[in-house]
Amino acid sequence: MNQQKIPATVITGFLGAGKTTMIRNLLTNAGGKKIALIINEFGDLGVDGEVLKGCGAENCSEDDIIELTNGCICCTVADDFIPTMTKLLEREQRPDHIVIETSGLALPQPLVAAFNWPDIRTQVTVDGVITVVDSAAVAAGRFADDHDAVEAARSEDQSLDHESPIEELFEDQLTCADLIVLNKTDLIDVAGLGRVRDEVAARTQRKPVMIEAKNGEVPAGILLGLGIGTEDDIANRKSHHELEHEDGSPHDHDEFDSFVVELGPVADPAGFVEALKSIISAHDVLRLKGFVDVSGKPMRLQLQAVGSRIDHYFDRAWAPGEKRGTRLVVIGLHEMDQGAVKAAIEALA
Ligand SMILES: Nc1nc2c(ncn2[C@@H]2O[C@H](COP(=O)(O)OP(=O)(O)OP(=O)(O)O)[C@@H](O)[C@H]2O)c(=O)[nH]1
Repeated sequence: MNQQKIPATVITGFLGAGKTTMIRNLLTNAGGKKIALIINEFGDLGVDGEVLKGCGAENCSEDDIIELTNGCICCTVADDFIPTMTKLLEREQRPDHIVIETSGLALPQPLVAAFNWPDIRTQVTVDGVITVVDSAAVAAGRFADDHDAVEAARSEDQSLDHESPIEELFEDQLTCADLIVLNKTDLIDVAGLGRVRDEVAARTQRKPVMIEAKNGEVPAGILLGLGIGTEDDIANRKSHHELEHEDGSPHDHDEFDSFVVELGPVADPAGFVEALKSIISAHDVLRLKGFVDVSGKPMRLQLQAVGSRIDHYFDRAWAPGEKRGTRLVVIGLHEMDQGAVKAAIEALA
């Protein structure tokens, strides 16, 4: 690997696996390394950017955090990622390391391929692709296909060329990995973790190293400096989409949808969270996150749901002059009844 090139680490993993949490942790233990962050999320609310800017790490100032908001990074590589990268490389003070967080629905393959573009290739190399896995979700069978349901859907619609979109994406993200972080080990026991290891290993032909973590606590020395140069090995990491559409027909995210719900103040946050759990379960919402305006409280409540597991905590005071409000982004499969979910949430405030 050419030592002059700036190393870039790609961090991927399904919705809510713990990517942002791991990056936040990384920023606080990366020593003197100046890090630039490029982050991309699915849904129009910019929650990850807020969380990362709020961590105040000296080696990564607000200026060094760039949000790509025009859709999933894998589909906007040419229009969004390449120009952003070019601008970053033109800066007088170049970073020591670049970290890219993909959206939870992104295929990492097109992003890695972009590092072979002439202007990028001479200046940057992919240090490694790190795939974060929600071990508890794997243990609960969330990525295991319901094969009967898939077959039933296929027999009704012969044009379906996909297995379950969630299962495929999960496998594509694993297939691209140089390092797999089995995160959320606090939520499962040792035997469960053994089964998760076996399942993850069975879903990729490659044999990337797997490590375990809770709350994304992995030393920077392990995450940064893998020195792989992954862009030279993309031929071995093809996604389902690439294997099925050798003609280069575009990938899309039609199987998934997101929308934002805006509400007024919430008087009873505990009751609100319990009611949200029921809505999430009833409608198979995959991910819900955002901020809640709790009546009479000077602090903003951050809310993070992955399936029906909800974390919530007061993250910072509402700033003077800042418009208070409850804003949540909801992500689910395309079939999710958006109108019903929206109405049910709006009825809670
Ligand atoms: N119990 C537990 N919760 C975790 C762990 N890691 C992350 N979380 C929680 O899981 C939720 C999602 O974490 P994020 O870091 O936002 O996940 P993400 O992969 O960035 O999510 P998206 O960007 O939406 O795909 C948050 O509530 C985290 O606090 C862990 O190891 N254990």
